[in-house]
Amino acid sequence: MARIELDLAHSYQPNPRQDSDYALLPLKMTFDDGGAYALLGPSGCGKSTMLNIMSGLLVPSQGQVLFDGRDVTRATPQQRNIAQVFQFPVIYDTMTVAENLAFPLKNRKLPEERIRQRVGQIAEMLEMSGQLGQRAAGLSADAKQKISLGRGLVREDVAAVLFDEPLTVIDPHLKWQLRRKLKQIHHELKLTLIYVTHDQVEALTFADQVVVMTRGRAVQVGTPGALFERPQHAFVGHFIGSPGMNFLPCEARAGQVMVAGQALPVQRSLPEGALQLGVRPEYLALAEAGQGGALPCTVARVQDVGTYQMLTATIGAHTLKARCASAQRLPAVGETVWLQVLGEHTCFYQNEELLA
Ligand SMILES: Nc1ncnc2c1ncn2[C@@H]1O[C@H](COP(=O)(O)OP(=O)(O)OP(=O)(O)O)[C@@H](O)[C@H]1O
Repeated sequence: MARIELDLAHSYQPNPRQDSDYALLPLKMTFDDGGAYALLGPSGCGKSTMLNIMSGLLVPSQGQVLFDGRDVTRATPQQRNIAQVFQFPVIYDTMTVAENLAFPLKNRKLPEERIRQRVGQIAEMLEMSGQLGQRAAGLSADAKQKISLGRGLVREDVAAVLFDEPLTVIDPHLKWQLRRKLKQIHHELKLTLIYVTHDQVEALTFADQVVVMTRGRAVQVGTPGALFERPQHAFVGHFIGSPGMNFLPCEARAGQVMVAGQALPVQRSLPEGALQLGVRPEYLALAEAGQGGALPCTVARVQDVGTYQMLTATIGAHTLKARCASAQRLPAVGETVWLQVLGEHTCFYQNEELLA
């Protein structure tokens, strides 16, 4: 396994002039040996570009890739000793499940006994022990993709295993199981795993560290908890959470913030000027009328989601969402509700970046 360091940028265009010409803007990033990482972001943000640069399928237009301090920028995936799992199964239909799993080990000329043990271990982890003798051709798409995952995980000597949206073809119920399984496998095998996805649930359940990307930039690298509690960039607030963070434009001035025409006292020292206040629906509590740090809003909608209620309220042109307990009595649509926008979980942003 290896510690992977990136110090690079990539443009698919020969003469990039502006930020939008780059698939990856200049970035520095380290993936620690044995870590479980996810690259998370919407379509086109640069995830596959970053993964392909790590695997050696793509040479960055600027900068370097280091594996354990060694420059591998121009080395092939084989030279880097990388295993990669793609969206669709890459297996040999004519071989059995066991032969497919053994293939990467046979190539490395491992002793037969060690191959048998390792194939058995991986098959057991993926709950495929009963299918080892079956020919891959007759299996379902799910089972074939499980073999692909197994082939990615079977070697112990790889620098890293890279997954590019590997659960896309998997049935939703099995997807949930496999995500948990991969996390467990990571703990058992201690391989460096890097997992690309646009699905936050997938990223947050699998990874210890999530790299959130937008428009060619990695805007935050953090634990699932950190991304939820302290989004370093407004995009992370929007993108993580369901629904994402509420944002209100505000103006900071002499110990107060002006929000939707109301002056609210703040304890924190904030730079004067235009800011954004961010508060997650989970932390937007109902308040008493006139309570400090609360705003009078109008109830627009109340949805009972079973385990909780989602309250949607407006203030001026702004909409706020609050996640409330299912037993909580909420005002009716059209009534006024006071919402506590200021509190310990409230974040302030300037030019999209979290203020310290
Ligand atoms: N081979 C290529 N030639 C030119 N532009 C490309 C190429 N591959 C990707 N791009 C562009 O680079 C940007 C980043 O693409 P990339 O595939 O890395 O994003 P992504 O986050 O993986 O998206 P997706 O989930 O849709 O694959 C996009 O604007 C994309 O159109």
